[in-house]
Amino acid sequence: LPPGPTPLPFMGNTLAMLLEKPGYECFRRWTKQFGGVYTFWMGNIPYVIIGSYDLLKETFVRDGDTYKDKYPQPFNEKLRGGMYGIVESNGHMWSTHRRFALSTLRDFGLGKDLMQEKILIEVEDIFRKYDAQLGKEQDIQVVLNNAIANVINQTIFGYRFDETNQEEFERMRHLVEYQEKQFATVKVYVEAFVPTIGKFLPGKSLDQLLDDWRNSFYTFFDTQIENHRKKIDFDSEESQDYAEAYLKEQKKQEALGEFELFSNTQFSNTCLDLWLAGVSTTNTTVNWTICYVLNHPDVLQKMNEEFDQVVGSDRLVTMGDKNNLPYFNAVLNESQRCANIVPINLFHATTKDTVINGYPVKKGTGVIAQISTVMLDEKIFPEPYKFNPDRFIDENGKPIKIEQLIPFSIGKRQCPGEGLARMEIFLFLANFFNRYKISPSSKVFPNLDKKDNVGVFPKDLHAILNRRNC
Ligand code: HEM
Repeated sequence: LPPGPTPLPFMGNTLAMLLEKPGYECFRRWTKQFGGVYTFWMGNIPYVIIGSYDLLKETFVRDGDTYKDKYPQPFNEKLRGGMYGIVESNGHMWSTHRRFALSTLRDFGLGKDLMQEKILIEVEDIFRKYDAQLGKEQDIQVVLNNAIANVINQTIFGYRFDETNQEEFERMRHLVEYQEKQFATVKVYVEAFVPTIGKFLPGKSLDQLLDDWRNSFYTFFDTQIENHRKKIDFDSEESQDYAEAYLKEQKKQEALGEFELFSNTQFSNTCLDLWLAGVSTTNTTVNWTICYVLNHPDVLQKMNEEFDQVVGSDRLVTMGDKNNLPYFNAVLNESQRCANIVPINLFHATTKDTVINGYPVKKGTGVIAQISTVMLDEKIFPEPYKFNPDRFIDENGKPIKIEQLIPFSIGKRQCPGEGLARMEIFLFLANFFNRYKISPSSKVFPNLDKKDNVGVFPKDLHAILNRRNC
């Protein structure tokens, strides 16, 4: 294996991630010390880390099939009942369901006006809620969170969380937060990767946490799936949502004698993936962007000037405005880069014996695309910790594309929700910033500190909103 930091007995290099929060610092340090490829030990399992963009292209992109498997993690299999879903499955199961998710998202209007229409309904709902509290201190996150959950739930199960079912939304919000907070503690982290030591640390065990959480989440999915099963019209050509499309495909497969590929277990696990991956990441990104902008009043002012010039009123901003808002797009790019919400990225495995940068690596070895190191590479992004949207704009105000900006990862597993996430981030934030004058809360200024947990979730975000254009 390629040389890397010296592992401790039992713990490997796990402690470095915990001591140098938010988690990506040690990888940056090791990339400087060992180069773009080195070995990192999580407990007693070695992972080859690829932390340079050129090597990621050479491996994850040009030789994508070799890097497309996931490394099986016992806690994940326990949660899911095996390697099910999209995020944690491999082989034919994975490729079939990734393709199915992508084509179903396309059928529901991704890349067309239909998805934009759905998101703009949420934007108007956000306006109604914020407008009702103008001039007062309000919780910015919860309203946006509701809207982002609505987009996903509408896509998967065909309905929104409005005033008639707020309790259900609160339950789901709590479950997503539970995952972000309870699973991001040192105890859980050590227990997941070094169970021999982690189980002796004080606090609720990983098993207990997983049980509580999985039961609540899967009960929600199973109920939705059953409701769909009761009312589905198998003869209708168009499906209203992902669940309906799945049930029709399941029936088709069963008629061909195939009962495993579109099983019920696979169904609820795919729902889990789309729900969690779709809500938590987008939400975190949107909230970090607001935090970064509020901490940089000069950026807010430049953004407002651009909105005044290009939009000039409080009409809805649409995807049609995107190309005319280069500075705002630069702010979104820079926010995704600085937020850097996936400090370690997901754990892949090689599908065959291979050679990485001259080192022979056996089939089934853990391998990680270290995207956060790439996005903090000072050769590409000078002064990498400085929030500076201007790095994405040339002297004529035209956008600069920097290919090393890879928050959605790279290769065969690159995020399939990227198109949807980009559309949501643009529409929610463009409309938010264009409509409101935002004054930070008098009590808690939006905090950019990422050192609380293992993970990079933003703190509470309260602010006072007033209209800009009236
Ligand atoms: C800002 C928002 C988002 C970010 C930053 C993000 C980032 C990522 C990253 C880094 C991965 C891991 C890729 C790898 O294994 O190398 C991933 C995978 C995934 N994401 Fe996203 N994501 C976002 C939004 C979404 C949305 C909206 C959805 C669903 C609609 C989604 C669904 C998934 C799924 C299903 C996978 C697993 C793909 C696979 O293993 O083939 N994500 N995402």
